[in-house]
Amino acid sequence: MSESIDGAPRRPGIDLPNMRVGYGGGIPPNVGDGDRAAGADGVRDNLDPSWLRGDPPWLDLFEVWLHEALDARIPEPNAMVLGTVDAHGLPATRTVLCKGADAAGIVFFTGYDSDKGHDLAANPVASVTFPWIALERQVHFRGAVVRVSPEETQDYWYKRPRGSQLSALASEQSRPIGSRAELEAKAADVAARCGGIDGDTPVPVPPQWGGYRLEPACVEFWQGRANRLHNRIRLTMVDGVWEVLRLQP
Ligand SMILES: Cc1cc2nc3c(=O)[nH]c(=O)nc-3n(C[C@H](O)[C@H](O)[C@H](O)COP(=O)(O)O)c2cc1C
Ligand SMILES: Cc1ncc(COP(=O)(O)O)c(C=O)c1O
Repeated sequence: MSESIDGAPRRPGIDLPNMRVGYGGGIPPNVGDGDRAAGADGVRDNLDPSWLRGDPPWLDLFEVWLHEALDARIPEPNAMVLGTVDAHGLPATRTVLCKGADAAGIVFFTGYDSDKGHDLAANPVASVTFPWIALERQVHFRGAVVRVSPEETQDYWYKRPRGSQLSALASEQSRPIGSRAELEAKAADVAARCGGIDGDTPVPVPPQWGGYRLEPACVEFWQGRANRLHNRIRLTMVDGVWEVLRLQP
């Protein structure tokens, strides 16, 4: 057997065409809100528009599913895949952490001068997907994206660990650098100028770092069911009113 680049034995190819898991067995028994999940027809895991309540009608169910992702100890339950479109119409995706979710929208923090920052300057719209596959669920949001206020950025910045603050200050996100050693030297230099990695001088908010809020115009809850006959409930803002539709899988 030949060896791969790191010396580990090469393993046989993965049979991607036949790689699949079936859904509809229900979410793990340690997870869930029995009352909510009972639904109109008494089926515990049959997502239904009656699960939507409150204002906006997507918020309560989103929070319930986020809590359940947390309870299920899935890794990074607030991770979401962010899709943006560049000035030439080319889409890009990457993962970011959701740091706020309320009636106003979905908040994340990043470099304003990064690739995604440039995309959002050219096309201030985005999608985010929470891929809670272990729970047989995903939630999508789409809408306009705005920068949060400098005060909101500052509030969040001072909740971050100092090491993460220093790295963000040192990193010109998405720009090339020659080597890992150069990156570490840059980070060490920034740390020294800010009173050291273990210092107690506050690290200033980098001018090119801050939050964005996606203002949902379309929200979709997806729940996996047997034989790919999944449940999809989509909410779309139409003339100031949330329209709710069930979509075919
Ligand atoms: C789980 C996870 C969470 C991440 N969270 C963030 C985040 O909240 N903000 C951020 O700027 N980058 C985050 N990243 C890094 C981004 O995925 C991405 O590499 C970086 O933001 C540069 O993206 P861009 O070049 O498309 O702008 C995260 C990566 C992973 C895997
Ligand atoms: C570069 C970068 N920025 C920001 C974040 C968001 O997380 P936090 O603000 O909790 O560090 C992450 C998380 O992985 C990240 O990799």
